Amino acid sequence: MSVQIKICGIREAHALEAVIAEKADFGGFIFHPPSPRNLSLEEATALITQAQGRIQRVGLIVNPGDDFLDKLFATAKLDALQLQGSESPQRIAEIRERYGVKVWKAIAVATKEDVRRASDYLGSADFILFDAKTPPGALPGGLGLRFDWNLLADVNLSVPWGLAGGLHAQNVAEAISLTKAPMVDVCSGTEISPGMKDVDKIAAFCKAARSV
Ligand SMILES: O=C(O)c1ccccc1N[C@@H]1O[C@H](COP(=O)(O)O)[C@@H](O)[C@H]1O
Repeated sequence: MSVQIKICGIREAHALEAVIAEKADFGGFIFHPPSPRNLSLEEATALITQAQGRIQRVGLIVNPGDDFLDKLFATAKLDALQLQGSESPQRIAEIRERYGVKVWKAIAVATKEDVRRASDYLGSADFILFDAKTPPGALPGGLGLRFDWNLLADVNLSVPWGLAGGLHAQNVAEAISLTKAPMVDVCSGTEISPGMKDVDKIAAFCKAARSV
């Protein structure tokens, strides 16, 4: 089976069309005000409706409270939530149960110990995404930073998983070959500047990921 692809940080209708045209598996929509890719509920609802039945829609959020999630799920239909903060396994189980949505847990990786932390989420998360750990005080993702892919050499999880962090068209094939990641996730590697997607970069990324 070929690698699955998620293009994250979609903000514009034409970028979403490009992602769908390239047959990416997942489109990511970010709800995190400090991010240059942050969407209002109104903007997100328009994109999420445009995407319905055409691509799986993943909402990315950091340590969300129920107030925000109640509003989000009242207006937008998401296929999965990607949690990118310090959410505990208990909190993940609670969100899954309360909103009836698949929950992905992003694990920030710099060391082998970080990779091992993924096992804490088996039984609560539906999907594990290994992403690069970012510096204290910085955004918890979307900075184009990568980690040592060799750390994933013996990953063997009972849930699906993916690789993110600093991927782009020029390195994604090597990343897949080395890690055997079944899914790859990219944000800044498909942009010309933070938050501005580029259709050629989206196409090049998908082509390179499928070349392995
Ligand atoms: O992209 C963001 O702005 C972002 C903000 C807060 C948390 C996560 C974010 N992005 C996630 O990080 C990965 C990797 O990004 P990149 O490819 O290194 O730029 C991205 O795919 C999102 O899942």
